[in-house]
Amino acid sequence: MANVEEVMKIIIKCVDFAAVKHKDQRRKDAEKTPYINHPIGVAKILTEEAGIWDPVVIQAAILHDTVEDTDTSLDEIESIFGVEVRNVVAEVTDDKSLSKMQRKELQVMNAQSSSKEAKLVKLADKLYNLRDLKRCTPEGWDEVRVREYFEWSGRVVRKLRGTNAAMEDKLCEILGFTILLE
Ligand SMILES: Nc1nc2c(ncn2[C@@H]2O[C@H](COP(=O)(O)OP(=O)(O)O)[C@@H](OP(=O)(O)OP(=O)(O)O)[C@H]2O)c(=O)[nH]1
Ligand SMILES: [Mn+2]
Repeated sequence: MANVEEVMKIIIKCVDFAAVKHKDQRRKDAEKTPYINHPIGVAKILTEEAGIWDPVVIQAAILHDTVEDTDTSLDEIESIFGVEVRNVVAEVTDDKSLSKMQRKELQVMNAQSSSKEAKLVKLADKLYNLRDLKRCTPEGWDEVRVREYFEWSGRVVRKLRGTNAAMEDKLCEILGFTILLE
């Protein structure tokens, strides 16, 4: 992707697309924060904290929950944002036809063999969600569910090590240093 104009246009197009797709979705906090705050925040972690400027990664971050949570298809993503973005979004999309336990185990199993681009989005997604969990407990979650989310995230993040030091250091701090040790 060549110039600033082109990059700006495609990023804004991407934010607009995700905002429309997630328009009726809310986070699970008491304030019912618009869901779009999450993908935008994930992209911001990548630019502000992880030093990532690859437009494919930033687009995939903005779009990362559209296929999983809305009527968006991967073909639709490819037709607008190209095959590279499609492939990263596909890698970070859970198969909702599987049980929750299978989905969670697959994330652990697939993390290490993911592409570098997908690993970056996964790290930023976990960092955002863990920070959000520290900020407040989602409606309907009890202590056990929160703890299990931390433990499971630790297992995923362990498999993503060696991808981005800045995000891994911050995840390590949130998860507790021991969880990242072998
Ligand atoms: N911490 C937090 N999470 C919220 C909130 N609202 C929605 N979520 C979403 O909930 C998901 C984590 O909850 P789980 O119990 O593991 O999954 P589930 O609700 O989809 O079954 C995350 O999905 P995800 O982004 O697809 O990531 P992943 O963790 O499933 O990989 C996260 O974005 C909130 O207020 N706080
Ligand atoms: Mn997410």
